[in-house]
This record gives sequence, structure tokens and C-alpha cells, in this order.
Amino acid sequence: MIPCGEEEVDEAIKSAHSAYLKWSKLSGMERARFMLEAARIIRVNACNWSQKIAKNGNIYTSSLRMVFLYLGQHIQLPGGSFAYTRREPLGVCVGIGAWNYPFQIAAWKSAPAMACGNAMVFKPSPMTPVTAVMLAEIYKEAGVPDGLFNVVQGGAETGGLLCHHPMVAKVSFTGSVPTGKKIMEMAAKGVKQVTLELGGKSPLIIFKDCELENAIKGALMANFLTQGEVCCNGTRVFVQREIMPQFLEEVVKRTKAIPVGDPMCEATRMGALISKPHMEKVLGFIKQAKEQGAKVLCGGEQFVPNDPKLKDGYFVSPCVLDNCRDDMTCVKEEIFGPVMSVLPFDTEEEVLQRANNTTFGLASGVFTRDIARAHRVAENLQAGTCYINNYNVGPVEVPFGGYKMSGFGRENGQVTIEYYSQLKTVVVEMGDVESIF
Ligand SMILES: NC(=O)C1=CN([C@@H]2O[C@H](COP(=O)(O)OP(=O)(O)OC[C@H]3O[C@@H](n4cnc5c(N)ncnc54)[C@H](O)[C@@H]3O)[C@@H](O)[C@H]2O)C=CC1
Repeated sequence: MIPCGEEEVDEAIKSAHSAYLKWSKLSGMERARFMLEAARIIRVNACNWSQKIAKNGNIYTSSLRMVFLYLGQHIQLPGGSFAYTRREPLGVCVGIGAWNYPFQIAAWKSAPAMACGNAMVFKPSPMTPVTAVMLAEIYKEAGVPDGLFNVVQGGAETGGLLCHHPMVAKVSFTGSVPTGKKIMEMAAKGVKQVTLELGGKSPLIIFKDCELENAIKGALMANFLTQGEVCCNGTRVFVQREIMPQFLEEVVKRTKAIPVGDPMCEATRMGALISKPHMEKVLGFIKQAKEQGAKVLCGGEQFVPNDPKLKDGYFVSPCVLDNCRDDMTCVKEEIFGPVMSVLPFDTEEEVLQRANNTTFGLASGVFTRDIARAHRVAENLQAGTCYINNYNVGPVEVPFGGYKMSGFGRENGQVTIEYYSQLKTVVVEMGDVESIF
């Protein structure tokens, strides 16, 4: 793939800008018609695509709902005068995505952006260039005007061109913390708005009074979904000491039983990692964890499935690490692979302090039957999301985003409107002008 250079990026942004000028003048209802049609196309074709792509049909319905919620305020002033506020689009928004949920990221950014009257130029990760183009084709088929959603391909350089372009009003980025910082720096030069959805090292706290079966299921969901390549995974699993033996026994038994292999097979629950370098990075974290004193209870090795066509895949057997300490690299850094680090704790106060002792703050979770404790812990965890008695539940109605170095801004839910629009205040005088001059 030849990356898009200055000329292509400029062309994509200019065509997006002319589409935006017309699109932004449509009513919310008119825009919603196109978005709903895109949703229909996704649903009709769902069976031909992977489930992950198909699920995104929801996104368009939710963006439609947003259009209806696109409301301003009316503020009364003395003497019958008043002010009102309008939510207006920003203009051309740039979306830059990571490789782990390529269709979903493109949809989560473009649907609300377009519903709010903006245009979007999207750059997928060079590791996953195809599904954003599929989304562009869907929009086209749905009748969305040409140029309103443009895809440019390329890596860091192309991303930089997008961030620096003077006609871009906003950059919405999903990816790693180091890249997020660069994006923010580049956007700052043009005083452009930024949304950053970055990485995490989220805590999952399991109290001894929990429903253990649910906590075990939750811990597996929090670590092994999409072979652990999920930003909000709960990879630091704090388990209250009294229930540690039962927890580990059951978690290890079930982890060993996870069918790893061809993701197109119905029975498979875990596929290959994205690339060879990434697999090596994940295996490197596991090696280092062992050197630092962690005990591998299961998995953590390159896995070669029996099927000969899969022999060159980058599979890693799901891994549970015991004997972990808070200062170990595997507990501090995002691994982005199927690796669960388990840590014992004694008291609520202690575990909260340890759970928050991180620069990340994307998500968190707590399992307990004590309702007061659940809400107290949720209040005290420094993270953008806290799951109580579940993990990795992400309906599009629910806002998603980080605290601390996991980023800022929110995706999904009604609140997304605030991140894809700007507020105009209109002040209306009903009397005469009072002047001091
Ligand atoms: N919070 C969230 O919603 C999510 C966060 N992530 C995070 O993403 C990371 C993994 O994804 P990667 O693709 O490896 O991240 P990455 O940061 O390497 O790349 C993300 C995107 O930024 C582009 N890029 C890289 N350098 C750039 C630069 N200097 N200027 C402009 N664009 C640049 C890449 O081409 C890619 O499209 C993990 O840290 C993960 O936690 C992933 C999914 C969701």
C-alpha cells in the first residue's frame, strides 16, 4: 500500500469540506434518513461479515437518536430579552484509528460526527486498511454525499499531515498513549479540538463476598476477549486473599479450555494476534514477568494449531500469572495480549489505593454482593468506566472514554454530541440599547 501524501490528504480534506457545507445545512431529520439507510445496509449484509462488524448496526440507530437530542437552551434575561444556544457542527473532523477494532472505531467516530453535521476524513491503521473502506462504500450506497466520509491510507506521516491541515477542526484519535501525546501536540499548533481514546491497565477488584461464578466469568471476559487486544481490559485482577485458591483453580481450568484457532470457526473463542512483532512483544512481557518472579499458571506460549493452514499464525495460549506484585512490568504496562495478572489483597482501602496507583484510567470493575461497597468503590476508582458485577459491556448508548493518561473526550451515548459540535450563544435584545457612551 502506498501511503497517502500531502496532495491526497489535501484533496480528501477539501472534498470533505465542500460536502460539509451542504450537509451541515440539512435538518437533523434529513441527515438521519441517510444514517438509518446505512444502518439498514449493515444489518442486511450482517451475515456475510463477521459478528463484530455486524454489531455496529446499532451505532447508526444511536446516532439517529442523537440527532433528535441535538438541543439548545433558552435563557431568560431582564426586560423580556433572552438568549438561546445552538449546537453547531465543527466542520471537517479527522478520525485516526487503531488496528484492534477497525470497523467499530471508524463507525464510532464517523456516525456521531456526521449526525452532528460534520464531515470526516478517516485514517485507519496501516495494519487494518480495509474495513474503513467498506464503511465508506456503505455510506455511499446509503446516499451520503460524496466526500462527506473520506478514507486516507497511511501511517504516522499521513496522520501528521491530517493533524496539521489548516482546514481540519478536530482530531479524534484512538491508539496508544505515546501517539496520543503527539496528536495533541500537533493539534495544539492549530488550536484544534481533540478527543483521545488511549490505552489502559485497568483494575478488576473481586471481593470475597462476590458471586464467584460471575466474578470468574467476568475476569475471563475482562482479559481474553479479542485475544486480549482490548484497551479497556481489566488486566490487573485483584482478588481478596480468602477466595484466591478457589478463584485461581477455576480461572486456570477455564483458561486452559479456551479454544484457540481459526476465528471463522463457530467454536473458536480466541484467534491470532495482529502481527509477528506484536506476538513477540507479548511473549517478551511474559518472559520478563517470569524473570521478575511471576508464576505462569497456564499458557503464555506461542501456540501452533493442528490445522496446517494456521501454522504460521501468531497465536499465543491464554496466560494466567500468579505471584504478581504491583511493581512488576506485567502489572504496570499495557500488554495488549491474552495475559491476566492476578494480585491478592486484604482490605478495601488497600485495594483502592493500589488500583488507582497507575497513570492510566480507562476502565475498572468490581465484583461484590455488598451494594454500598459496590457504589463506594465505583466512586473511588479513578477511571472513565466502572463495571459493577460484570466487565467489558459496551452498549452504544453508554459513554466511553478515559481518565488520566487514558485520554479525554467521550465516545458513544448522548454526550458525544458535545465532542462533535460547538456551542453558539445568541443574545436577543428586546428593548433599547443602554450605552455608557
Ligand atoms: N481507548 C480506546 O478506545 C482504545 C485504545 N486503543 C489503544 O491503541 C493501542 C494499540 O493500537 P495501535 O494501532 O498500536 O496504536 P498507535 O498509537 O501505534 O496507532 C494508532 C493510529 O495512529 C497512527 N499514528 C501513529 N503515529 C502517528 C503520528 N505520529 N501521527 C499521527 N498518527 C499516527 C497509526 O497509523 C494508527 O492509525 C493500544 O495502546 C490500545 O490500548 C485501542 C483501541 C481502543
